[in-house]
Amino acid sequence: MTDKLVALVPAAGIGKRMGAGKPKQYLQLTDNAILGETLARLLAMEVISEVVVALAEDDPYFAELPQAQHPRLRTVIGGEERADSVLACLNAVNPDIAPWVLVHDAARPLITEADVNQLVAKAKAGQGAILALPVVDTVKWSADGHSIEETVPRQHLWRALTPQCFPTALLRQALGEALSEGASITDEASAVERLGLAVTLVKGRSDNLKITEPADLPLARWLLSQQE
Ligand SMILES: Nc1ccn([C@@H]2O[C@H](COP(=O)(O)OP(=O)(O)OP(=O)(O)O)[C@@H](O)[C@H]2O)c(=O)n1
Ligand SMILES: C[C@](O)(CO)[C@H](O)COP(=O)(O)O
Repeated sequence: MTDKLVALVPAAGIGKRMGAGKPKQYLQLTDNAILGETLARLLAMEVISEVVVALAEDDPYFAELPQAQHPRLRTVIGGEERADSVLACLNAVNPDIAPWVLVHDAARPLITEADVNQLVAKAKAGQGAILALPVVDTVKWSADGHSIEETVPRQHLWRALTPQCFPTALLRQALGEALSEGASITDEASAVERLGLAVTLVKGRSDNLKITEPADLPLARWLLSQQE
């Protein structure tokens, strides 16, 4: 029997940078909200057996999504930061039944099955992997956000995307330790890196956008129309 791969979706953020009247994951993308589109894609993937979604405690919107009652979907209450929400999802997964998890932002609805399959294969060949993209722009360092201190060589720089795929028990240990030590953790790999383990970079697609600011929403709709 193939091991179960569970997708964990942190969706408990408030979308401050989007500045909409509701958390950005509930903004309309197509005929579905951003989170609904992300969940529909993950649930349709062969490799994913179950999806665990972290929601804000008083979330009034989730129940309205077409995927809300899906039999292979469970919800948990998220936390203060993204990493707390991911840990809440992890605590709902039995590592003996699902030895590997895939963490994916609710705000990245353009994820493709081909990218997920490539990521999972590379992750399982080692200790975990993430989708990422090499930095293509010239990079500047500024202390005050106004003037440039220096130009940073970009040769070794990558932008981390999601999904990120790790052994369930390892990721729970890594995130638990990092959070209890007060580390700032903005993705799963950074928690695993702290343990001195090698995480594999898998080149992803540039349209795997994290919808963050208002201009990202029409861009995501257009990218979606190009994928279909
Ligand atoms: N306490 C939090 C914070 C974020 N997230 C989720 O983590 C993902 C990536 O975070 P981001 O895109 O930064 O979303 P927000 O935190 O909502 O945005 P902002 O930083 O602008 O408030 C999102 O799917 C978001 O819902 C979460 O589950 N729990
Ligand atoms: C995990 C992530 O999507 C990788 O790019 C990102 O770090 C999460 O975004 P946040 O703004 O730091 O929550």
